[in-house]
Amino acid sequence: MAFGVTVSGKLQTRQIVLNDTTLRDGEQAPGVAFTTAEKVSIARVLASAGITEIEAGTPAMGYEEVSAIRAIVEASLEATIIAWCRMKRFDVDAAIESGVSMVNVSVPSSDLQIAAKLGTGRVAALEQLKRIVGYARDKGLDVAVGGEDSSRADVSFLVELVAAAKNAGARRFRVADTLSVLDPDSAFALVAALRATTDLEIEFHGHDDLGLATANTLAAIKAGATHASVTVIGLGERAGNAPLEEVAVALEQLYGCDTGVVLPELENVAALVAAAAVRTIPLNKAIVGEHVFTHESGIHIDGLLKDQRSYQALDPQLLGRSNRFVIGKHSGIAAITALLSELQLSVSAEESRVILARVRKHAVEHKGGVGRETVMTIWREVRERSLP
Ligand SMILES: CC(=O)SCCNC(=O)CCNC(=O)[C@H](O)C(C)(C)COP(=O)(O)OP(=O)(O)OC[C@H]1O[C@@H](n2cnc3c(N)ncnc32)[C@H](O)[C@@H]1OP(=O)(O)O
Ligand SMILES: O=C(O)CCC(=O)C(=O)O
Repeated sequence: MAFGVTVSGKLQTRQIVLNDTTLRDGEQAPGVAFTTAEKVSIARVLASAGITEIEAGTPAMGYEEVSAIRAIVEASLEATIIAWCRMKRFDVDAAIESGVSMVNVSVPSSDLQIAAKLGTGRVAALEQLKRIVGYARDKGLDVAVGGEDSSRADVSFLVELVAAAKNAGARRFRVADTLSVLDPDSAFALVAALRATTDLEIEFHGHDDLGLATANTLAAIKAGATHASVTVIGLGERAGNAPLEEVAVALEQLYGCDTGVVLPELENVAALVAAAAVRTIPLNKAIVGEHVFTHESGIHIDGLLKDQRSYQALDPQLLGRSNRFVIGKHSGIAAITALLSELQLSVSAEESRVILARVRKHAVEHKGGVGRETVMTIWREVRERSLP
């Protein structure tokens, strides 16, 4: 497909920057509240994992948050630390107090949000944005403009916002799909439309209410976004954000695109964030779930034993992980035979069929995999019974 080839080719040569907002949007997930020590530890592991931009919090929240962001800045990590601000001098002043070098100044961009939240209209929002971006630039800060609710905004107004952001000295415009109203086609179209009008950096910020955050983020990148907002395990408002681990691995796996992320670190990063957020990582969570390289089905294990490529597209070694086989209700003879051979236990064809039947019964009765010890016990009992 010519289109796919062209796009993939372009992506391979493009540097995509992931802006990790676990410490800002991630922490906005209901009930999540990091301590300063947790925030600093998370920032450290993110930087060690090759993340070069960290949106660390909202300084307007007050002294504790400013101190936490300052502690991250003082850790002198190899990453740009960014603070989230409203279009208010108060927020920018608090960001300066936190010591960051870059702020994301957020502007509600849909008519609905401008009217409901600010009680004004487009002209007033534009003027307020210019004033605050100018103020932040005068204070020596790098500025990204966050277009909140961009996906429900009038595109011609977004174009005006982008131009105003640039004229006021911003380096980036963030296209936020705040309420998950985009699909990959519309995400592509929106970013492509803005890309055609500006040379500013464009960041895509996707939410996952429809489970499309990663797909939308990839589409936005294909359309020319240079940056993507991500959070570890997709932590964030409501259903969360595009997960760091999914976006980083998909960019490398599908497009050969280097984000600088150290992929084998992702599991540790996910574990640290999950613990601090008091969230459980689902076993089947893409990339970092405990079971994503674990196989039980007989046909799959038979295929993997014959040629790994038959049931493996994503190499677990890329993530510092390995395949694991479990014995269970869906096992076949090949899996049983391979395990017994590994345990140096001989078995006849008839015995292996009897063992498999016992394994299945055990799995159903106990609702789970069948451990090695149990398989050995079953083997012993079957053997004893088949002795003359
Ligand atoms: C889609 C997103 O993720 S947006 C980011 C959401 N993040 C957060 O809310 C972070 C946590 N928030 C907080 O701690 C508090 O809401 C604070 C400190 C930011 C503000 O607290 P308060 O002063 O008590 O205001 P409150 O939360 O009640 O209302 C928000 C105010 O911000 C204003 N506001 C919202 N967005 C913007 C914006 N982009 N620019 C300017 N003002 C804004 C609202 O109009 C409202 O102003 P009002 O009080 O004059 O009506
Ligand atoms: O305005 C922004 O920077 C984006 C804020 C956000 O988190 C969102 O819109 O989902």
